[in-house]
Amino acid sequence: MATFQIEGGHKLKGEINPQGAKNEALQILCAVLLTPETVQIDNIPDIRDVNKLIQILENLGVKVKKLGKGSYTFTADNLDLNYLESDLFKQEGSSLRGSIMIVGPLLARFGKGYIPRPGGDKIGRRRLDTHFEGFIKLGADFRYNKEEHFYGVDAPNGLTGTYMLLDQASVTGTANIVMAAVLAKGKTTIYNAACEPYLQQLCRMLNSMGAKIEGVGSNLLVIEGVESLGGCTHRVLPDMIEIGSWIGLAAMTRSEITIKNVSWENLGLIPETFRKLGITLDRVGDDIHIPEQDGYEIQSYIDGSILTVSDAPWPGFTPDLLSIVLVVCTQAKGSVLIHQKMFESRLFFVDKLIDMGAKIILCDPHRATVIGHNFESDLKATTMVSPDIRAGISLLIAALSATGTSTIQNIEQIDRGYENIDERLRAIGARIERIA
Ligand SMILES: CC(=O)N[C@H]1[C@@H](OP(=O)(O)OP(=O)(O)OC[C@H]2O[C@@H](n3ccc(=O)[nH]c3=O)[C@H](O)[C@@H]2O)O[C@H](CO)[C@@H](O)[C@@H]1O
Ligand SMILES: C=C(OP(=O)(O)O)C(=O)O
Repeated sequence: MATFQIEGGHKLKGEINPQGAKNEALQILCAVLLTPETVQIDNIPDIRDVNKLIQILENLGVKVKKLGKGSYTFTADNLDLNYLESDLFKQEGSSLRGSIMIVGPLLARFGKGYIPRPGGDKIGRRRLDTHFEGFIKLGADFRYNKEEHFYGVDAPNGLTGTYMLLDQASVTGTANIVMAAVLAKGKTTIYNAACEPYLQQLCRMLNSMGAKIEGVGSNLLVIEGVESLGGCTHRVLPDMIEIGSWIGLAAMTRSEITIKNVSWENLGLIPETFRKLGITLDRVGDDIHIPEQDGYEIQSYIDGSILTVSDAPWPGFTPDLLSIVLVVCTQAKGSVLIHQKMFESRLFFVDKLIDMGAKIILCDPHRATVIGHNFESDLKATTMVSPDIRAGISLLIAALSATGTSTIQNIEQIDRGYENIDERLRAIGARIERIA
């Protein structure tokens, strides 16, 4: 278990280039399985989860060539599907969430897709029903081995398009079903589809490979199946969750930071949500400039009642930034209710912040009230364990703003989604060391 040691209380200054989006990259990488032709992907982040998925693709027989930083080609022309039944796959496939999205493409192209229960953050129940209900509607046979937690779908005679109304707008579920439907016979209509920028990007990539998807960006996708797909070149968008994390970091350390090339049109409610916390952020071309601010005051609603920040499927506010919003609020002027509607165990990390002196009431597993210090009292350094990726980065932000030296253990959780975070933080003046 590696550890970060952080000397807090120092202002940071400089420019940050956001990495490519983790959750988009995981979808896009799975889509290379849909064609025997070569696919080039640029701006792939160098993070644990993505590298693990690339390893799984290689073990499946995909030819992977690195062209330069973040740029790869993938050729899935000669796959070894026996790997899907190996012990190695049971171990590798269960180590991240994104691996679930190999099932749709394999089912569509080869008539079978298997997966052990995927990993990812331990942030509450993470069911896969939406994925498999979708495959079943497309004509697949489903089986589940309860002892081994192993899921399987088979469609030896191919898939057939149909109408489906998803039980929830699942991000990876929609991606999986879309990747199956593009090669199904006839028309598939998916209503209550998730439409995060990750999915919009996936659909654009698939259309450039020859798929026929309409409704991209909405919750109603209409897909006309095609016989086969070809190669393409695709560039992954900047990571909106990383961008939000940098905004939170700048505010809480009262630092001037410029986040370069953020793709503003794909940030949805993220800038406005941070503005509601009183944080100034300016659009300069396609950059976000956050000036040094002595403090920030949380806005109330028009009727004077306390602000609630809650998550919702896109275009709502992403659940992956709520932990970061919460930590930022511990030093705001004013109070806020954080309502994490989607996940059941994502707010428990507030105990660590309370240890550091933050004023937080965990009302129930989904809701926490934060009463900001307005920088009248600093958080105190402490030793903590990173429970999940976003709690991890939130604790790191807290440690960078705190007085004294903090230790964060289990930083593999942070490395899952943040590229080279310690080096990039040091480049803007942070005092952070990685201890193996
Ligand atoms: C690899 C990847 O891409 N992971 C992301 C993906 O996970 P993932 O695709 O696993 O998450 P889902 O969208 O399936 O669902 C997330 C949670 O929200 C609940 N839910 C979802 C939709 C809905 O309309 N109502 C509802 O309550 C689900 O029951 C589940 O508990 O999307 C999540 C939700 O944005 C993000 O947190 C994850 O970072
Ligand atoms: C929950 C997350 O990731 P995953 O779905 O990969 O666990 C996240 O990125 O915040």
